[in-house]
This record gives sequence, structure tokens and C-alpha cells, in this order.
Amino acid sequence: MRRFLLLYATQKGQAKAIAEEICEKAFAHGFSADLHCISESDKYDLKTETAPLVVVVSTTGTGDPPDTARKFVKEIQDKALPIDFFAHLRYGLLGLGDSEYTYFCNGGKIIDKRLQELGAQHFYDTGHADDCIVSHLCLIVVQI
Ligand SMILES: Cc1cc2nc3c(=O)[nH]c(=O)nc-3n(C[C@H](O)[C@H](O)[C@H](O)COP(=O)(O)O)c2cc1C
Repeated sequence: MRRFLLLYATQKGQAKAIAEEICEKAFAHGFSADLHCISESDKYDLKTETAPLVVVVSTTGTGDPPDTARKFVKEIQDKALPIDFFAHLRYGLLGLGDSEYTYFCNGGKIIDKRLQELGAQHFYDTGHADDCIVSHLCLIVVQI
């Protein structure tokens, strides 16, 4: 089976649930995911990772990454890191958020921007999932 690393950063559990679903769906397609919370830095090492990386990250507060991603974000924001630090990484990122907030999906955007600055490359376009759309769809369904 082809392996990939799947990290999630969640405040209330949604990003974890989505990551678990990705894991199941990927398995059915012949991929095996190493699934970890982004805070479990002893379980993965992006400096040496050769497999594709998938990150699912929500937003909390006023455009902040989840608390579980704070240490990770602090580490990758280290100005001393060389611009090719993550040049070996291929990744896809899904940001979760709600467009009712000013800083839509900003937790994901912060991580995405920094991974790019450090040389990582997308293997798939970044997605921004919007709670607001789901709420509107629920309202429409209720009214039918
Ligand atoms: C207190 C709070 C603050 C939030 N702030 C933002 C925000 O600034 N920008 C945004 O796009 N979404 C924001 N959201 C929406 C969440 O990112 C969204 O509901 C997401 O699906 C939650 O995922 P999680 O359960 O993995 O944390 C906020 C939600 C809560 C409860």
C-alpha cells in the first residue's frame, strides 16, 4: 500500500473527524495513512518525511490556528529556517472555517503560506471548507 502522512489540527473535533474519513476513503483506494494530531510531534518528522503530506486544519478565535497547532506554527515560523527547509515535501491542505468570520480559514492559510515559503509544494490545490454553506444547505433542506 502507498503510504502518506495525514495531520489534523482541531479545536472542536471537526478536523479530526474529516481526517479520519480521509483515512478510511484513502484505505479503500489502496493508500495507508499515518494519522496524527499535529501536536504529536514525536510521532512524525516533516524534516525527513518522503511520503506525501495531507493537513486538515480548522480556525478558532479571531483567525487563529487551533490550540493543538500552536507549537507547530511557532516552530515553522522560526525566521532562522532556510527557505528550502521543506523543499522535499509535497502536500495538500484542507482549511476548515466559517465565512461569517472576518478571517476565513485563516488557521489553514497561515500554515499553507509558511509551508510554501519554506519550499513545500502542493500536489493538490488547497481547499477551504465553509461551515456557513453547510448551515445554509441545512436551512434550505429544513424548509423543503
Ligand atoms: C470560537 C470560534 C471561533 C472561530 N473563528 C473562526 C475564524 O476566525 N475564521 C473562520 O474561518 N472560522 C472560524 N470558526 C469556525 C471553525 O473554524 C469551524 O467551525 C470549523 O469547522 C471547526 O473545526 P474544528 O471542530 O476542527 O475546530 C470559529 C469557530 C468557533 C467556535
